[in-house]
Amino acid sequence: MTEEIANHYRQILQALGEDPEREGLRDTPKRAAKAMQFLNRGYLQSLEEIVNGAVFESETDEMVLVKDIELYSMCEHHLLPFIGKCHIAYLPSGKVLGLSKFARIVDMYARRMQIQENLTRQIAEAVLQVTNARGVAVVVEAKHLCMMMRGVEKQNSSMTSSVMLGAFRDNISTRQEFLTLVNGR
Ligand SMILES: Nc1nc2c(ncn2[C@@H]2O[C@H](COP(=O)(O)OP(=O)(O)OP(=O)(O)O)[C@@H](O)[C@H]2O)c(=O)[nH]1
Ligand SMILES: [Zn+2]
Repeated sequence: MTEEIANHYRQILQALGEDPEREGLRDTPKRAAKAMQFLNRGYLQSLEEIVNGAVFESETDEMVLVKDIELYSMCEHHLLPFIGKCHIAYLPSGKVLGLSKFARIVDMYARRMQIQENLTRQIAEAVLQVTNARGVAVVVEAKHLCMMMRGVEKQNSSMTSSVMLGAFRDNISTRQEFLTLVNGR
């Protein structure tokens, strides 16, 4: 697979007018192929595998918030990175999820070709699925290189997307508590 992707990169370099055999580029197709595979390794993971059974019984029913999980993803329109952070909250209902697993869930979906809105929803639905929580809220804030280094070339804009499930959708005060916690830095 790496070799196949590398061959395509070789052709892209050629089409761009480069000489893929010149010293500096000789290993580039293979490096680029490996990098692209790394950036898309989320396709090879499953929720069950990354959660690895780390769901624990607990009587807590208060909001849990995991803030500022950094993420690197790839815009599926331009194959350029978007970079930002994710905040996840949930209202446990008998079960809590191992702390690191929130970051693993973010990475599994971020390391695929994405648009930010779909990434946000996939993270929220995955957390709901593994915890069976009363509600899940996810906010993603990111900057898109496709808007910064090409196209409209806006350096300072960022995008915020959110998905509220269950109690976060139905109950205004729960949603408010979440937003206050996320914004209170
Ligand atoms: N909603 C959303 N749009 C995105 C995301 N990433 C990239 N885009 C947008 O996808 C759109 C693709 O628009 P097109 O007109 O088909 O492509 P383009 O000619 O390269 O567009 P420009 O970026 O405006 O130059 C652009 O508006 C991008 O800003 C994302 O995560 N979410
Ligand atoms: Zn893009």
